[in-house]
Amino acid sequence: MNAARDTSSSNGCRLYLITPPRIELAAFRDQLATALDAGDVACLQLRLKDASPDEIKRAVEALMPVAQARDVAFILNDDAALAMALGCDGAHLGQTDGDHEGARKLLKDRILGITCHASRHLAMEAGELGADYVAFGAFFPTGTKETLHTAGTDLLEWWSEMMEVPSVAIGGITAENCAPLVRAGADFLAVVGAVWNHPDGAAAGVRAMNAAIAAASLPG
Ligand SMILES: Cc1ncc(COP(=O)(O)OP(=O)(O)O)c(N)n1
Ligand SMILES: Cc1nc(C(=O)O)sc1CCOP(=O)(O)O
Ligand SMILES: [Mg+2]
Repeated sequence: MNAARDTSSSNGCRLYLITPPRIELAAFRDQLATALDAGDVACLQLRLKDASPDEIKRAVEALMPVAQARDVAFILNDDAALAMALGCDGAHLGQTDGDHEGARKLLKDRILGITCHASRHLAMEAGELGADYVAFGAFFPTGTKETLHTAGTDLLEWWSEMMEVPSVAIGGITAENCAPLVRAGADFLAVVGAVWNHPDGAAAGVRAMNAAIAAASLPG
């Protein structure tokens, strides 16, 4: 996931950006370009809830070039087969998003991320089947989605001490609350609202998240 970028000021922790659940494609394309030009983003996940496969296809065709031109990996939510068919860099699957082992085989060397909620067991399973990252959450209350699980920093600490597979922290993360997650060893911070709902615009959201990650990575 855009591993060539210099992360020396951020402990290696990087921003993982997720789209809002609903977008107006033409306007969002420009907003996305501005946001990605504002600072380091490792990957972009297209997460359009309630969209048809045809609407997702049109969104991928419009948005994937914007991400890839900036060396940002383009991940499709929920559907590994569609991610393959559309040439995405990978897919993110939840616990009810189909057969994870089948998805691993289908995606070959493309990225597979798996939601593990707050479960060590699910994370070990995901790691064993070859996931490229495991996602833990929700760390904080979020208005973006109804969440049933609450994760704590102990999980990130345990995972980063035990495992090589990168971890993604998600759920209500903002520039103001992210420091403990960075210090606990999260490899990526996944956000929707912190960027797209930032009062000064999405570019300011990306800048604020990167500044907070860098500050939390300072020794001491
Ligand atoms: C990086 C990342 N982590 C977790 C999720 C949540 O996936 P899932 O549980 O399948 O829920 P939906 O996003 O599909 O509503 C995610 N999308 N990305
Ligand atoms: C998509 C998603 N998954 C979650 C989980 O806990 O698995 S929380 C979440 C919403 C993330 O949006 P925001 O950054 O606005 O809170
Ligand atoms: Mg899902």
